[in-house]
Amino acid sequence: MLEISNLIKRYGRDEPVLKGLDLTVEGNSVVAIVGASGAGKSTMLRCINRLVEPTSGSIKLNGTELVTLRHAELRRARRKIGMVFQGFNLIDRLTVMENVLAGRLGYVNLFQAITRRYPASDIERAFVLMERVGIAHYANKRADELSGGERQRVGVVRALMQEPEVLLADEPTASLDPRTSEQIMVLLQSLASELSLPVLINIHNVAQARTYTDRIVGLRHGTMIFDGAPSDFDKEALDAIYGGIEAPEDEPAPAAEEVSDGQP
Ligand SMILES: Nc1ncnc2c1ncn2[C@@H]1O[C@H](COP(=O)(O)OP(=O)(O)OP(=O)(O)O)[C@@H](O)[C@H]1O
Repeated sequence: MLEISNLIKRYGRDEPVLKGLDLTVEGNSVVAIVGASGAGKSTMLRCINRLVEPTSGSIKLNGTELVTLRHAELRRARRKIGMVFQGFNLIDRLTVMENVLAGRLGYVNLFQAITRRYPASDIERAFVLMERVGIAHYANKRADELSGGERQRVGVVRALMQEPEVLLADEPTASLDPRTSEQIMVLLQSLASELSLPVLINIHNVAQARTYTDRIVGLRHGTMIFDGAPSDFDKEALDAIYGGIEAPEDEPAPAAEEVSDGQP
């Protein structure tokens, strides 16, 4: 379980970007974080894995306070936080398998990491997960030979290799075509349920948030102004979050059952 309480983030002397957020997310819940550009979505995700230092507040992952951790303790806690990125963040010249195994870097020693000698159990787990998301046959291909959707599946598997207790996805579908992004959303939804993993997804596409998540959290200027079921995310909520700021992408998404996650 992820418990965020009174999270405040201020960059320098500017007005806070996050103004006292409270959010609790249980295992296997998929939560969309929506909001206009600059609302604080990325800052919130980055505070959770401490890529950004929270100014104050508390973030607990399964009871462990993350905000005060330092050095080795912080490194250990970060293993438990998987991250999926808009631009995939793969190493192009490495194979799919090598990219996937990079998810174990926090667990192996320096010698193993440098020589890329991962334990057999890691390689086995990599194959199981790659099979699950439909990329096992690409194991020895270079990452830059894959399509965007395939690359994002590599990104998802790499994050899962960490054996995370929470998965954070920062605009995971923004670089993908509509059909492929829907497949990635279905995949994240299925994995959350199969692995009992809470998943937080920053997303601009409101239609996809409505269709493929269990809960929508809406931010405006660093304040949570909506927290509810996708079915309750109506025009009023949309106006409150985006009104006067920008028009969100709101193409209708197909019914969830029409899109598979790419698995046979
Ligand atoms: N490193 C930084 N230093 C100073 N200000 C920052 C920094 N990172 C973000 N900000 C500011 O914090 C605010 C929130 O940014 P953030 O990236 O969290 O928003 P966002 O909702 O994720 O936006 P987008 O949808 O465009 O990614 C913005 O006003 C941004 O300019």
